[in-house]
This record gives sequence, structure tokens and C-alpha cells, in this order.
Amino acid sequence: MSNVMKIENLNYSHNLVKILNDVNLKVESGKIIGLLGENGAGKTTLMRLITGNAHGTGAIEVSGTFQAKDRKAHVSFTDHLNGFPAGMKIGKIVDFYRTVYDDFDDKRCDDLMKFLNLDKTMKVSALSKGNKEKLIIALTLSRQVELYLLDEPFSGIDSMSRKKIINSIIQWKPEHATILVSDHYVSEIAPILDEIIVIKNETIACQKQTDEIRENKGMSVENFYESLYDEGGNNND
Ligand SMILES: Nc1ncnc2c1ncn2[C@@H]1O[C@H](COP(=O)(O)OP(=O)(O)OP(=O)(O)O)[C@@H](O)[C@H]1O
Repeated sequence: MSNVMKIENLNYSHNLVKILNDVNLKVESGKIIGLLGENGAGKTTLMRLITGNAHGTGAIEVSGTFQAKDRKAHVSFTDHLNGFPAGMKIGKIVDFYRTVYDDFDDKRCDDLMKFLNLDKTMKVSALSKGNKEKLIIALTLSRQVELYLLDEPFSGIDSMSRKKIINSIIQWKPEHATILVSDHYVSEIAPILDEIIVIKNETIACQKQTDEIRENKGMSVENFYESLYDEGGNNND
């Protein structure tokens, strides 16, 4: 299996405070991966570094590209909707995405909007928190790229919709693409995850296949994740 992303010696500080320290990662193509960690662990920061929305030291390679401006063509990430005027309609945001991204797929977007019950005539300001999250999911997955980043995509979404979306994520993932999805709670997304990556103490505490956790360790992914905090240490064994 080839790697869609390789990160070497990545460091990031903000106002002299170390946020991420010596992050090294290899991420394979075709996977759904959970990026886990407590509040403030650095999950969003890592995603922003991958897309070039934040800048650290070290190397980030996505689909053979190293420069932030080149990586953007291979990674889909929607960093909030704050950049759009409140009065803007969903349809206009879609138009913007279509103009900016050559890989934007109209058919996929229409299907996702329908699946998520989003109405293109609605204004961003009129959307509930959950519907904003749904719009972020739809916009992110409407591009055809090798790597999708979803940052706590289910946080404001009601439990019925959440289950429906989680169960269908596999259907929206192009076969050879990878989805990196961050969350605090692993129990709901565990069934669809091929692998977990845990950020703790400013670095990667653990990267593990979920099959290996279940079969070799005889643990649920949730229990394994919690054990990383009980033991107070890293667990790459
Ligand atoms: N631009 C910034 N200004 C101030 N602090 C920042 C900035 N970017 C990151 N941080 C700090 O970096 C740390 C990591 O934040 P980040 O949002 O990446 O964590 P997270 O794992 O995504 O957390 P959560 O699960 O709560 O969303 C936090 O301590 C945060 O305060």
C-alpha cells in the first residue's frame, strides 16, 4: 500500500508555546483513520499544518508534493465557514468552491446535499450548528482528492443523522483516497475506522490498526484509547 502522506520532524509553536513536537507519521492510501486526542491536544493544528493554513518546521509530503501551495491540490479541508458573509446562500458557497477547485464534483455535491438534507437556497446565517457541520462535510467531500480532513465533523449533529452519516462515509470515499477524521469520542466512529492516530503530550502517542487492537489485544478501540490515558504512557507496542 502506498503512502498518501508522510510527515517528518514536524514542530509547531505558537507565541513560544510548543503545540506539536517532533511529529512523524506515515499515512497509507485508501484508509479511514481516526485522529484522536483530548481537547487542545493539537488535532486541528495538525490538520491546519497539513493544508498549509498554519506553518511549522519539518517536512509534510502529500501525494509527492512538499510545498503548502502544491499540497492544497491534493487535500480537502474546510476550516470553518467563517470566511463567508453570513447572508451568503449555500448555493453561492458551492459556486465559490466550483470556481476555486478544479476537482470540485457537481454531481457528488448535489448527491451529498440531498443526502444531508441541505437546501442550497438557505443562508449560512440561518443554519443550525448541526447543519453548518453538514455543509462542511458536503463541501469537503465534494472535491476529488487523495486526502480528506474532517475536523470533529459530528460535534453538533443529532445522533440519528450522525449514525446515518458515519455509516455512509465509506460510500463517499473514493476507493484510493484516505479520510482523516478527528474526534474526542471514538465509540461511534470506531466501526468504520481502519486505523487510529492519537496525539498526546504534543506528539503522536500511538498509530495502530483497529483490527490489530481488536484481534491481538482483544480490546475495543474505545477501551484501548482510554487505556492510553490510564497508563499515562504511549502505546505503540
Ligand atoms: N492560533 C492560535 N492561537 C492561540 N492558540 C492556539 C492557536 N492555534 C493553536 N493554539 C493552541 O494549540 C493547542 C492545540 O489546539 P487545537 O485546536 O489544535 O487542539 P484540538 O486537539 O483540535 O482540540 P479540540 O479537541 O478542543 O478541538 C491549544 O492549546 C490551543 O490553545
